[in-house]
Amino acid sequence: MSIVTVQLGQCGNQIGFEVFDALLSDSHSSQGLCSMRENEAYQASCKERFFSEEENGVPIARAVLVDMEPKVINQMLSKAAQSGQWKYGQHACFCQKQGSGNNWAYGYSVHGPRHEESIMNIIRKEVEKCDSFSGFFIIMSMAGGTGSGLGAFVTQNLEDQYSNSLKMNQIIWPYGTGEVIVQNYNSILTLSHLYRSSDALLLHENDAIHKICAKLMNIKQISFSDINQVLAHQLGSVFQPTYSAESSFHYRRNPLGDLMEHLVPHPEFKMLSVRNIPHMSENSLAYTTFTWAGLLKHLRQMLISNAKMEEGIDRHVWPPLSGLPPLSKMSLNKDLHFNTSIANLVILRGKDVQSADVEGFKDPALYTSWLKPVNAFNVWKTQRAFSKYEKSAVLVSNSQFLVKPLDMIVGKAWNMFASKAYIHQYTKFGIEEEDFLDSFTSLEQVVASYCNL
Ligand SMILES: Nc1nc2c(ncn2[C@@H]2O[C@H](COP(=O)(O)OP(=O)(O)OP(=O)(O)O)[C@@H](O)[C@H]2O)c(=O)[nH]1
Repeated sequence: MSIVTVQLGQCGNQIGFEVFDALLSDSHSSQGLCSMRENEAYQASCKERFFSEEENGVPIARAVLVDMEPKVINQMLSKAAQSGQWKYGQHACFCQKQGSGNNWAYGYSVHGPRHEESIMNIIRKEVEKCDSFSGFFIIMSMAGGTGSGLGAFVTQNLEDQYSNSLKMNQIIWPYGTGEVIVQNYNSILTLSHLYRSSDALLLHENDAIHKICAKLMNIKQISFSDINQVLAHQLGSVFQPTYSAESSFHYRRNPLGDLMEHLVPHPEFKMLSVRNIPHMSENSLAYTTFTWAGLLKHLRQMLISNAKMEEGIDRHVWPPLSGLPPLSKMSLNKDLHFNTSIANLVILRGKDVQSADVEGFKDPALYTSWLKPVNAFNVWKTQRAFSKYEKSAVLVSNSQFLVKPLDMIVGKAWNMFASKAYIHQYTKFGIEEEDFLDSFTSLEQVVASYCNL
């Protein structure tokens, strides 16, 4: 089944490009460590998911590019064409001359309704090209104006027009230091709207990926391109084909459906994170060997201590004793030491994958009391190696990982709102104080629900 990716705004378009590039490079990599037949099946499955029919032998991304300024889209079109490996469709873009000036209300209430028909038409044509359609993957930031405001508007339209298809939003959480004064307003409006219209929100924090680039990849001057490559690697390791069951050699057919079934058991909980291991520069990789036991031990500790990378994990965080609530459950003011999960999916790729033991993830203490590990934990194993790693593991998790940052963003936005700062910039485009209040209420509810796990 196929996924249609919708790339919105500068951030969404730049990340989208890296994702398609990573998917295609991996599927053509000579380091897959598997038989030719298996590799061909893997390539065919990746193509069915993310690329439509070829034009002169070049695969075309199943993507729609939307921005209110032409610059980034033009850059991405030519980068893809220059790769010689894949390209974007000729009629897959929609752009205008003027962005949203970091104003969510402008993206949502002005650009959205004004360009609704044209954008939805391009998306419909892309969906019609799929023989069998799995759903939408929507990439955007939550701090700007176009990706966040127009992205929320488009997602709502997709929910209205394709209510039976799945929608997963990939959202970029802004740097904590604050690049834009109103980023907290834009963020709460985005998250509260998407919580209503999307099936799952896959969240990546720019600060966390930045640290991975600095500490694990040893990059000195970190650019968005470096950050996006790390992100694309993480997403690729989730979305590339995986076997449908242990020991079977058939790839899963419904990528979004399977992810959602395992990871979103209740509509009140739809925030997902991705952690993967190993991550390192090519130079270090040449001198390192990995064992499944070592990788999985680290990944589990990253999960329970809520670390985004394997360096600097807090090794003193332990699961609570069965029957006793962890301290963190009692109050947000106490340090959130232990990260309780609703659902975890571990995806393992590479050599000797059948021997990997995932028992450590089946401990009931890792999960909320109302779900048994047998329902809350899943593992997908695939012999074919991913990217340049002989063995790699990725954990997609629905857990308390974002409770603190979310609570902080809601608090900061509330403080600004209480003094009515910058509100006029929103009300002048039709977003009323009432809309802000609704957003605060719904996100406070999300924070409370995750806190009570
Ligand atoms: N990871 C990552 N973050 C980005 C990138 N580009 C922008 N951002 C982040 O996205 C947020 C700003 O959103 P943009 O996507 O630039 O804005 P936009 O959606 O185009 O909206 P307008 O500029 O208001 O039209 C900030 O938090 C940036 O840190 C990127 O390529 N990668």
